[in-house]
Amino acid sequence: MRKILRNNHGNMKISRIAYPLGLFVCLFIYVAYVKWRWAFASQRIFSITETAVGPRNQQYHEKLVTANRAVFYGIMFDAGSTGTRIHIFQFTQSAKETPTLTHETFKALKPGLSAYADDVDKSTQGIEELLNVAKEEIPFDLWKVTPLVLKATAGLRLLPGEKAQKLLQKVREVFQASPFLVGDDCVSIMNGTDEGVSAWITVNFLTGNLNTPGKNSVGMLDLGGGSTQITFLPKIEVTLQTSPAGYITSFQMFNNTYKLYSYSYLGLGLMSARLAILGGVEGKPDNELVSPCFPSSFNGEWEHAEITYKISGHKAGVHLYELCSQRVSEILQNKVHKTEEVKNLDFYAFSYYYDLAANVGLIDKEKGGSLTVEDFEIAAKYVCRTMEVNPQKNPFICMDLTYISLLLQEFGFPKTKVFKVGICYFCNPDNFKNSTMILYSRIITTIIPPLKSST
Ligand SMILES: O=c1[nH]cnc2c1ncn2[C@@H]1O[C@H](COP(=O)(O)OP(=O)(O)O)[C@@H](O)[C@H]1O
Ligand SMILES: [Ca+2]
Repeated sequence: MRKILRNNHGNMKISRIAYPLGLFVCLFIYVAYVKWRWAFASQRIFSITETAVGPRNQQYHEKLVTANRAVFYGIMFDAGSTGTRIHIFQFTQSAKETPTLTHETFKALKPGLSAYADDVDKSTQGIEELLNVAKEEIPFDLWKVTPLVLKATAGLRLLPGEKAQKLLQKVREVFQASPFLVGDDCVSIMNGTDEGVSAWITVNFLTGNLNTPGKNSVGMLDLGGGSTQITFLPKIEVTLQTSPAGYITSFQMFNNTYKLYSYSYLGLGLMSARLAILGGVEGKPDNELVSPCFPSSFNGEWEHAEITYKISGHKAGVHLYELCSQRVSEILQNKVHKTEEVKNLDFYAFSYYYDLAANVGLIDKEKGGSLTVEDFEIAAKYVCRTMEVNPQKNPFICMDLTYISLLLQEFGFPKTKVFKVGICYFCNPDNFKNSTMILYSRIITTIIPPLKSST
């Protein structure tokens, strides 16, 4: 469990230049709100300056009211395949001005919701625990006007429909019994394209590419636990013409029509890929999963979605990298659509791309950085080849790095291709972290209604 937090005086714990960025993002959110007329910030929410508050935020709220500023909240649950996270957003608004994001509370619980597929009653405890965080953070009198939504991603997409619906229904019941504002569609599975597109909007907004004529957009790569997304704005017609059905999505924003290439590969998130590489089956603990990606003497256990798998290395543990990459290539064979155009566009990579690169020191944990596909490959080769004599704390590191390097090549990226990982280069390198990107992506996710897809 982790809690990223910020003080109680309206300062998000993102760095100084990122803060004004937040204001811009909020302006964007507001325009999006007006444009799509979504119920997130209803009239009621914008006129709550006079309401009384609970003890916890009393002081801050009084300050705001004195300054004639309204404060309102939104609660978003991100039900990812590896964990459930609550984001409590606090916005403030001066009279007739646009609202600004002034505070965020974040808490995450593991495992993800899908781990409770066979015992849905067990899922409620974690949800209630996270809702209690919201009750502590949000003044009592604002509870009933605070919208509450949950968006589930790959974990629930991977479950049989009936099991996923049962879980969603359980969460819906917990939400409906809560004091917050819930609609009929407060709990849903987000489709993979919307997940990719909302992250693309976020990164391009934060990098200043949206609404700046002549500025090129950047592509977005997200590697989650259960699925992975690639999204970019094609500049050449041939990409639009030759992409398979379901890969091109059109949507309108700021009076522009965007035709994006966006695809979410279900089952190719890092944790799902690990299981596939090991030859295991989701939900079924086999006797023992043996892999050439572990050192020959390795024996251990791996917990994935509430199931503990026995894992071990191949007895003839030589040429670990070669054997491991062969196995990973088998898993990736004919799964991923390649485009020529990705070679020529700038890309930002997030989530496990960031985690892995930071773990092996390819980038600075705090600052992020730039690296090439080859950097991942060299790190994979080094780790795999030295693992026999120099065992790693994380036994999956050879497999994960090999997977990332081959996945990127399957997308069509040459080995020399440079990526920006979890950091914003248009501004001070200290300012744009993986978590900042994810934060805004979550906000935008709650605001954008399902995007219309077309090919
Ligand atoms: O709020 C967040 N802050 C930072 N990283 C996050 C946050 N939410 C998810 N992640 C990253 O997402 C990855 C896990 O993906 P997730 O569990 O969301 O799977 P999914 O997207 O395939 O459903 C990890 O790399 C984790 O660090
Ligand atoms: Ca995710």
